Amino acid sequence: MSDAKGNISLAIRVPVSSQSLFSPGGGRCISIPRKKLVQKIEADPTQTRINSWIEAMRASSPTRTRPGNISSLPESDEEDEYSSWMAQHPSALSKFEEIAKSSTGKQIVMFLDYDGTLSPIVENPDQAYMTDEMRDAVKGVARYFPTAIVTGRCRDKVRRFVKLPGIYYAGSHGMDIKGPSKKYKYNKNNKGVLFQAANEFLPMIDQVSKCLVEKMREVAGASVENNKFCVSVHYRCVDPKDWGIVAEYVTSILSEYPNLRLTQGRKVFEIRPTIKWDKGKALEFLLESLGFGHSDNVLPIYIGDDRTDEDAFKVLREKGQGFGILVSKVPKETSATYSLQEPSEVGKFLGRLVQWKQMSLTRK
Ligand SMILES: O=P(O)(O)OC[C@H]1O[C@H](O[C@H]2O[C@H](CO)[C@@H](O)[C@H](O)[C@H]2O)[C@H](O)[C@@H](O)[C@@H]1O
Repeated sequence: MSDAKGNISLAIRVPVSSQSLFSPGGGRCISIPRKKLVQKIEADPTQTRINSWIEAMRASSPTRTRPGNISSLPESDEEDEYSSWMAQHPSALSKFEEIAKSSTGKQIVMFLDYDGTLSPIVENPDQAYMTDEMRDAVKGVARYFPTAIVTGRCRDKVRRFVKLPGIYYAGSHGMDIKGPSKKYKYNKNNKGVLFQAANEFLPMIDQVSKCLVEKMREVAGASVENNKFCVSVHYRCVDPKDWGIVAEYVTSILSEYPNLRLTQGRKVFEIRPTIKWDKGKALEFLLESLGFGHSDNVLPIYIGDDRTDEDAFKVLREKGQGFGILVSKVPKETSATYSLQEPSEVGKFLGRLVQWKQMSLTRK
């Protein structure tokens, strides 16, 4: 479908009837008072279910930086673990020449996650600003290569953080994509892209978001972020002794919504539609939109720090095309090829790419 401005709008058909898109409670927020919830947790003698959530919550954002003394491993074992991980996922900065060489004769297409990649992780999600240096680096990259920001955030919100024209913004984990205007130098046939994969879920997401806001008021430090096609429940500032309450509320509310699923990011629960769409699908969609759907002349590079970015790393690995770069200071299971330690290194990598491109153009 295309609108008056020529934007292409696609809707993914999901196998659910519109009736089942609403909660059986007719949209009322389940009313479990906190006291009852605590009793429920305490009444479970093994607390297996909730403990496994708390375990996952702890693992969702490890704080250990370099080989150090926080884990239970002896220091030398940790160093071995780190070195062997780095051998498998070398620094994209130290392997820069190798990466640049592999792009010979190919168009680099750059995919960038936002939080933890372009901006540092901070306590208040509304203040996760990127630095001006980072903005310049992204602007530089976008001058030479088609560039997309792929994020769990709401598209408009990330656009306000990044503040750059001429790039693609894929919000809500890729479920909401908008491309640059019609005049786009990398795609002569560009008609402007607007892709929304989960429109039918909007009322339900809104409903669940309101309900979560109501319940999270009872947990000090918890906050809810409505990301349009998905919702984030943040527990970074919640006392760990209350994590069980957060998990219990979130899972109880979600049990009322069989068409929504729960995933975890860095000290955050992510609630999203059960449709088969993720950052990997968004990457494929964008390559296709740029005319590289079946092309060998393209080198997609995806940089991200979170579990949701693994879907994109996996697509690249399976395609045997381009590569993923994981931003992490600690060894993590990943399908990425290379690693960078933190957003400042991402900025350096983008800067080197721009310099290298400028040099190769002057040599011509
Ligand atoms: O796909 P991303 O761009 O990485 O977005 C994933 C989530 O990022 C944000 O939360 C994370 O960053 C916050 C700010 O630094 C931090 O406080 C929080 O603990 C992190 O989980 C964002 O607020 C979420 O909505 C995104 O889903």
